[in-house]
Amino acid sequence: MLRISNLHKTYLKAVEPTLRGLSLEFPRPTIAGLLGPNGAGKTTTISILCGLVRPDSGTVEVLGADIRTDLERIKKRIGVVPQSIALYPPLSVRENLEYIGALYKIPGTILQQRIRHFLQLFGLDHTGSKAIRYFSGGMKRRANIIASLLHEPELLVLDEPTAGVDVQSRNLILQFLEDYHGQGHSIIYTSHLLEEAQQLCREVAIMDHGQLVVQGDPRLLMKDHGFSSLEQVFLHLTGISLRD
Ligand SMILES: Nc1ncnc2c1ncn2[C@@H]1O[C@H](COP(=O)(O)OP(=O)(O)OP(=O)(O)O)[C@@H](O)[C@H]1O
Repeated sequence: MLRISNLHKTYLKAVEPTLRGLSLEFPRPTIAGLLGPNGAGKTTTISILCGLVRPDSGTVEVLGADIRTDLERIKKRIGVVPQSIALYPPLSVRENLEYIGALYKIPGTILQQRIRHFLQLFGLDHTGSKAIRYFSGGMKRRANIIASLLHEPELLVLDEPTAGVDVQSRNLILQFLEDYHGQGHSIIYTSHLLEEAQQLCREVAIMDHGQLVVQGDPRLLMKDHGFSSLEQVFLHLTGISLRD
């Protein structure tokens, strides 16, 4: 599903490299968590596999295809939910989704069906013509997720999808991710909420300073390291020093 090998990235004018030979692999369809302290390189990694950032060297295979040669094909098969809200604030959620659906060239009737389905699934069917700028944080996050789903991606990549949302929205989002995976899709997500990742993820990769620290089934990692929570494993392996 995802294979990253010896990935390097130093941003223009940056003092230090962001990725320093990152290698990790999620071979099968899964719900995977990409975890790490601030600045570990999670967003950069996700941005590379979506084609938003170019690596300096290394290889990345997404759904069996190489990002260097097959990026356009990969983009059609993945959905990306960025950390920031990627919707037009003055437009309603429906207008935003119609615009995005048109970009993907989804035929009108199918697009309308999907918009109806997802608005209902994410509890936004009552929002009518209200502009996104008047949405609550949780509503914006849910709308942001729908925007990545209209073309029915095989792999959904989410950057901190539950950051800053209330318990109800988080519960709905996590239940959706479970169900989406249950329908045979893969999910890669980043989060600082380790209890959440422990419950949701079948596999996690913990990274720090642009490299892989450890990866595996969270339950096995806890067992192997003799801890009762993924957070304890994380602190044990990445240390307690601040990253700023
Ligand atoms: N466009 C950029 N130009 C220069 N440096 C960047 C750029 N994007 C990220 N960086 C730097 O790369 C490092 C890793 O950033 P990245 O956002 O990938 O980490 P992260 O693990 O997602 O962090 P966080 O948990 O804080 O979101 C940071 O030091 C950041 O300042």
